Amino acid sequence: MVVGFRLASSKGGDKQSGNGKERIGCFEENQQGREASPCASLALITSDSDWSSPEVGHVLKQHNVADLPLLATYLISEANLQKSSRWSNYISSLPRQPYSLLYWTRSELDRYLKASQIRLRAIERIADITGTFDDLRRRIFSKHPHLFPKEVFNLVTFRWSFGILLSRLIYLSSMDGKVALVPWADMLNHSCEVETYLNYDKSSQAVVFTTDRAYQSGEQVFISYGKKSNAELLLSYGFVPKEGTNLNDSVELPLSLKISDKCYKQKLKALKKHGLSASQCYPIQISGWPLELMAYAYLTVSPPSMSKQFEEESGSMDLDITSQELQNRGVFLKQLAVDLCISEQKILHRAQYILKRRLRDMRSGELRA
Ligand SMILES: C[S@@+](CC[C@H](N)C(=O)[O-])C[C@H]1O[C@@H](n2cnc3c(N)ncnc32)[C@H](O)[C@@H]1O
Repeated sequence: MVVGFRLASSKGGDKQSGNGKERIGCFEENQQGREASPCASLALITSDSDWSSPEVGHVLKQHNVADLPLLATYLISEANLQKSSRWSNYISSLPRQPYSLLYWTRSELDRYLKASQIRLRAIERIADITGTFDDLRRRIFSKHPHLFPKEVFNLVTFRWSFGILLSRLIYLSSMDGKVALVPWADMLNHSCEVETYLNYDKSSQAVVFTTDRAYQSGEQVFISYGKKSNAELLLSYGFVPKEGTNLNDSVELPLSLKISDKCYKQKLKALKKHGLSASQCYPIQISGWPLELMAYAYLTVSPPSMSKQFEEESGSMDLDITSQELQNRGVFLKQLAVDLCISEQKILHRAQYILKRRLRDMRSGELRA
């Protein structure tokens, strides 16, 4: 079955539905490839979209603002226009507080995600957004206060718009990798068990996806947000899939060459020859890890007696809770952190178990690098 979201410019578009969820399958091809239901009027929001306040868009483009901050400003500008924006129905359906780690406070991140590497990524992402906003404010907003009033364009609205973009932007490979908000198509939830991706189909001028199985009427249709780890899903989308369902879950394992290693220089030379450095990160999954990780590990632990082979080897908690609302939030965030850390811990335990056995084999000379 093919489900599509037709663009406004395409033939046969009808009026936009007030309720995106009901209209998600805006056209459907049946087995004979014929359209079975009418199309919804839809368009994409990209960095090329027309601004309802053209002057605002013009100033940003004059300053060559990059796509993501441009889209973030676009969303704020359109949201501020309310009913006079062509996106008013869509924008009013967006969450007021997108689910993502952007909305966790520093102390929530520090307490709940102490055990996960994603804590640092979230802190970096929050700092990047603050930095991007400060840069725009300094270079552009402060110079045109009539176009960018502080009450509208501020850090709070930027955090909201970045939260929306990072949890809803769709990567359209067939449009040269353009990223777009696709109103109503972005109502689709993620499942780790499907390999179904939204993309732009040039022939039908629609954003479409093909389901990988038949769905019963009334059944929820899922798409994939990509092969992401649980930590990445929590970072951008604010949820952790049910335990054991995400085959793409992984934990980054940082490895590095010890400066105290007697063969440090030789080993580093061998690594550099293969485009590697003294510290590398490799993803480990419950099902195993990349061969490159083993090659790197063998090299770093190899004794000086193996120096001739170096070049070959390298090729291969509790928060203060005062209100019921905070208490619920605390319980919810803690549960997300527990779900994430359980899956990451499982991956690490399994990897540790296998590595210990391999190390034992290596020591007893049974394993050849
Ligand atoms: C692109 S939106 C999907 C539509 C969203 N459900 C809505 O109604 O606006 C992404 C957000 O949906 C939620 N979501 C998507 N897939 C999910 C899943 N499998 N489990 C829990 N939440 C999910 C998350 O809050 C995520 O940030």
